Amino acid sequence: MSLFASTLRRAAAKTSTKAFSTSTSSLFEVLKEQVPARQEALKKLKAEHGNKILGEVTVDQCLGGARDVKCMLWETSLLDAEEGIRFRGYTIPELQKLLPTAVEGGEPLPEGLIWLLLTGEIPSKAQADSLTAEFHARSKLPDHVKAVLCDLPKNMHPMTQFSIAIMAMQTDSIFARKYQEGIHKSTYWHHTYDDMLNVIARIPEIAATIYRNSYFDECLDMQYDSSVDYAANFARLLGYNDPHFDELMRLYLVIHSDHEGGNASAHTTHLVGSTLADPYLSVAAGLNALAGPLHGLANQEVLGWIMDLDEEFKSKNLDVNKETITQFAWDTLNSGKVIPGYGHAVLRKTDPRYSCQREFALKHMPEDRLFKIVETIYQVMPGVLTEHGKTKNPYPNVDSHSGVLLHHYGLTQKNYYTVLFGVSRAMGVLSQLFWDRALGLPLERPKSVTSEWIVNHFKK
Ligand SMILES: CC(=O)SCCNC(=O)CCNC(=O)[C@H](O)C(C)(C)COP(=O)(O)OP(=O)(O)OC[C@H]1O[C@@H](n2cnc3c(N)ncnc32)[C@H](O)[C@@H]1OP(=O)(O)O
Ligand SMILES: O=C([O-])CC(=O)C(=O)O
Repeated sequence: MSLFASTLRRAAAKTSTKAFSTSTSSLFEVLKEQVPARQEALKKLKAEHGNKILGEVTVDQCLGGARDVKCMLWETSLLDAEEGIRFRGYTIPELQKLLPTAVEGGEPLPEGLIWLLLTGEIPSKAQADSLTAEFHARSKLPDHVKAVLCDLPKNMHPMTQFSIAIMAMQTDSIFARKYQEGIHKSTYWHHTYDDMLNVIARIPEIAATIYRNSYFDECLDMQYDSSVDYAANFARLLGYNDPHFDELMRLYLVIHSDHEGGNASAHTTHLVGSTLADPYLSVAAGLNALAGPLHGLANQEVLGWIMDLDEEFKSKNLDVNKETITQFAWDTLNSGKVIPGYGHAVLRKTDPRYSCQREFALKHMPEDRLFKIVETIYQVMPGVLTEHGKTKNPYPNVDSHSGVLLHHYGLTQKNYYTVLFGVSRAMGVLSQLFWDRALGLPLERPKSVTSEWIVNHFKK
């Protein structure tokens, strides 16, 4: 757990008679209790440390995408270059042990993860179930959103459709309506809370409508099942009814949710939200960032790369093995392209999200042909990229593995994969957006300079 998180916990414990939720408290009750304590803790942090230095910024960082510049508050998760992500202080293996599950010994429920991201506390199974019920109760899509989706060209990229649908749903933003009515800023978080839960509740049906409409020409007849958890219902909406796929969906939605604040989708959501644009506008902006090939879209690119590799050597009657993969990797690099699914802006070791997907594959589909190719790629690619000598991290990231798992269960439409990533990412970025408004974080506006300014600055 980060020092700041533990400071906040201690502050919460001091300022509240019942600082931690009992196993039956509702999410809103828990947060209502936490907000004043966390506001106080942030005030104290500013008073005690406000004018101290967190780091310096070099010209390289200014020109190089602000790597490692510490200039954003993000409470829900923290990334370590070697160890990978911790959600509110917990690693993925810890969450697999601690969070409530749908089946004995199974994968964690995304509802439990959302509770943790928002409150910093591991929920009871009853609390996770209460959140499942809350999402089902809030899930009804406005009719016009369905109509918009059904009218979009089927060949429009699924991420473009996703963003359009969320923008269309912005008509329902309670935050935007209340703001227009002239509410007091101390109440922003109440309306952000409602918008956040409504968006998370409704995006499975949006995402599934995009899938069914784009690939099966079915738009209106969705099989919503409120008797099961969030991920299993999402699987039903997509058209899947396999307990192992449900488990994959639970794991997938948990691990893709949050990756501290600096990644492009999180940062964009946070930036747009800082203008007091409502959660719908903010998360749609974040999804547009996720749709870039250097970010979330890399999962689509990875499966494409594997398929191209397979095709190339099949057509030459050659096996896909260490040698042929190495040759294909060099062809990719020599044609000025990146190896999708490898490298990372922060990580310097294998992404733990890759490792837990690998564990899932070893448990459920060890003989899958594409999984075996991914395993062989993992054996050779770090060596190839090290020899290439450019990337600071020659190891795989989360996107390197997700496609083959989905493909195994029949979800083979790779252009759709980033939508699944987006359903999960919305959980993380909206949880932080809730705290942005609850803590009263200001408009984000870093300083930019011209190259001329930099030259002149060093002449002085
Ligand atoms: C959910 C996620 O967003 S995870 C990331 C998903 N994206 C990918 O998998 C795409 C492939 N990977 C990459 O393009 C990069 O590693 C990124 C975008 C993820 C990180 O970028 P950076 O922080 O700039 O990486 P880094 O500092 O290591 O880059 C140095 C050089 O190595 C190159 N490099 C980095 N990764 C790779 C790679 N996988 N293949 C080939 N070259 C690479 C960069 O393009 C850069 O080249 P340049 O000097 O010619 O511009
Ligand atoms: O952290 C990053 O820059 C990219 C990433 O892995 C994510 O957003 O999940």
